[in-house]
Amino acid sequence: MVSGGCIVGGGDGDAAEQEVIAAAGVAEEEEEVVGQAPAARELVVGYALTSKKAKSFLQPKLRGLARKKGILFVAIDQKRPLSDQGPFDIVLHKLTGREWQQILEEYREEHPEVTVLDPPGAIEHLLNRQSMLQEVSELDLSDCHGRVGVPKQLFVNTDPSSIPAAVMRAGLSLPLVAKPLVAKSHELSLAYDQTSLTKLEPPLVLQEFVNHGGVLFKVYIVGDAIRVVRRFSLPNVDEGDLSNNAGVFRFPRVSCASANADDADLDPHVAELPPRPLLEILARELRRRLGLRLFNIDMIREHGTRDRFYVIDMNYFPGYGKMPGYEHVFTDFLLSLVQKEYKRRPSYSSCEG
Ligand SMILES: Nc1ncnc2c1ncn2[C@@H]1O[C@H](COP(=O)(O)OP(=O)(O)OP(=O)(O)O)[C@@H](O)[C@H]1O
Ligand SMILES: O=P(O)(O)O[C@H]1[C@H](O)[C@@H](O)[C@H](OP(=O)(O)O)[C@@H](OP(=O)(O)O)[C@H]1O
Ligand SMILES: [Mg+2]
Ligand SMILES: [Mg+2]
Repeated sequence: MVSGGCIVGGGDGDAAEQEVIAAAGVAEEEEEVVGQAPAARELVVGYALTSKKAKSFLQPKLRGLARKKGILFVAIDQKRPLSDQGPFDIVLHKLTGREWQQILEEYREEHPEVTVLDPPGAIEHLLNRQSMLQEVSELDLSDCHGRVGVPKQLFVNTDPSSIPAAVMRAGLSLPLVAKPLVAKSHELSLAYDQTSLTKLEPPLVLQEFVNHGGVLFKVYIVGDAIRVVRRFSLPNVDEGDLSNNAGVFRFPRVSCASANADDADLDPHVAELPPRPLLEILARELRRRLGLRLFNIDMIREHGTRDRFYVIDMNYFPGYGKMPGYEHVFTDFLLSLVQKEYKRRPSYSSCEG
């Protein structure tokens, strides 16, 4: 953990970064010997990300600004014990699998001084589309400058031939969006009629399609910071579409393919962002209830209403590289974590007096 003073600039590239960490270790030992105030050193952030994610997240503009602010990103080698690496102040990760979860849990126990973003147990909630929106549905945000809910949905893990009856019993209306239970799978489809429901492949979550004028709000959360962007989304479905269409329409990775709609010439009723106070309360409550600091919320406004919103998806450690100004938001967030930690330390309090 950063032990005092300001935070200064660091190395360039992964190999160089590892060297800087070693140098920082030596400097610390020397400080203890002479008993002086600890010298400034870098904030070391270990990251365990897929190469695709590392590329989209660790863009040169983030690395560059981080370096200026004294933050060093160091790749974690998954083949070596975590405790032999670093030492880290913060660990950022987005890898799945039981084995990795276990490694992180053990590391958290052994190294309570390291901030792991985020705890694997908390992330688990968002990895499954059945549990993902549970907290949102339990929130009562009826008097917060708008209403936020979850579309009616049903978890299905039965023989596909029994899906139409299950849908009827649950009172869901067509069309339905069929989403694989596992959130990392993005093979979504839209089912227009009863018969096509039998062609779906459980386990999945069926969600009522909510008309929203073809615009979606991506609400990015980074600790206490919130940023919202507009994205193009699926167009409204009307009665005519329902009677003229049958079957299952697949739309894999639709949200990735859809362009940013912030500069588009949109109907202002559709484009108006959700009210800030509503987003503040929603983000605060979800952060607290889920125990997460890095996630996003996909929100839509029911077409024809001003204040009726639905959360349709949440993602852990989403594509922050697409969030405008993410390099500033993220570096400020990382620094704020160590500042909070530093203030909690007893040695700090005694110096204060
Ligand atoms: N209930 C719904 N009503 C209307 N449109 C929906 C609904 N659910 C999903 N969509 C549309 O389908 C898209 C993909 O759905 P969703 O966000 O659940 O999938 P995803 O693959 O998890 O996306 P991401 O890439 O954000 O993780 C949404 O961005 C939206 O355009
Ligand atoms: O920022 P939004 O539009 O929400 O989309 C993200 C998805 O939700 C994430 O699941 C993607 O991350 P992974 O590829 O690590 O799952 C993430 O991939 P990226 O970080 O490589 O861009 C994005 O596709
Ligand atoms: Mg989504
Ligand atoms: Mg998602």
